[in-house]
Amino acid sequence: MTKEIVLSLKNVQKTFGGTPVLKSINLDVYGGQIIGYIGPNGAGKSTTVKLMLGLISSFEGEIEIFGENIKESGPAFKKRIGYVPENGEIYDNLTPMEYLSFVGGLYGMEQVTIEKKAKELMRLFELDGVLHTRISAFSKGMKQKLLLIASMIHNPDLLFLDEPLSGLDANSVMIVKEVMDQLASQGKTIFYSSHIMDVVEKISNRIVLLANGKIVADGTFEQLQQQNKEGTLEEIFNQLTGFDKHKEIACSIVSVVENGDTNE
Ligand SMILES: Nc1ncnc2c1ncn2[C@@H]1O[C@H](COP(=O)(O)OP(=O)(O)OP(=O)(O)O)[C@@H](O)[C@H]1O
Repeated sequence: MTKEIVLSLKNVQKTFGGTPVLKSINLDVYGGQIIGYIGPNGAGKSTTVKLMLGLISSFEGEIEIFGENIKESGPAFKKRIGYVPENGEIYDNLTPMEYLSFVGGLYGMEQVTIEKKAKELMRLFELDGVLHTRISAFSKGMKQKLLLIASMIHNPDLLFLDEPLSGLDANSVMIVKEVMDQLASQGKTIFYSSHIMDVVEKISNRIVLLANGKIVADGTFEQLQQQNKEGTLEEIFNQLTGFDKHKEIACSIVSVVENGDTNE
């Protein structure tokens, strides 16, 4: 049985103000995969995700989601997608129940189903006491949990998660990692962008490394280890992005902090 291609990027290019950010991205993602999408700051990870979500509409190349070219298809494919943005904007004046009703409504869910799932998911994330409290009173981790619930409430087939564990405590991290694992084993596809290398290493069954606007590595963690010097994903990341100066840079920073110059 051939696996379904859920997501396909062909020669995708994006420039901002004449500066190329993505320089020809080619990627086929299959159902049930957890893609760990990694790369240095500014490499273009969030831009890739925003293109796939249709949040940035002008780009070169083709993107197909569930077999449909997103430049030609209507918004229907978005009902099968969930998204946790890196800097999630939540309507702070709403309560979680109001917010989840709004989000669920956008996905075409019945109000009674939204309320049932919202109550249960809030309880499971230990937020049952604040279902009707204004989100403006929430801590960072509480907001992040709510963003996660909002991304999953409509049972999406494809999840885009941009730093989804940001601000979560260790227990909640364990739960979310396990949720990702179980969703993927049920055939859902997860596109997971993060800088936390040890989590990416453990959770992803395929790792894609973006550097200078190109994919410079694509494979399982074991394959990446074989292609590079053995090591942790953090070490492979350093090798592939040509970075070996962390000590010198740290020394310079400390020197500027203490003396006002780098003593170079
Ligand atoms: N709307 C925009 N207008 C102009 N430049 C942009 C815009 N969005 C992103 N960029 C630029 O595109 C590049 C890639 O940004 P992007 O946010 O995709 O990187 P990233 O890999 O997600 O980085 P990080 O790891 O820091 O989150 C950066 O140089 C950024 O300044």
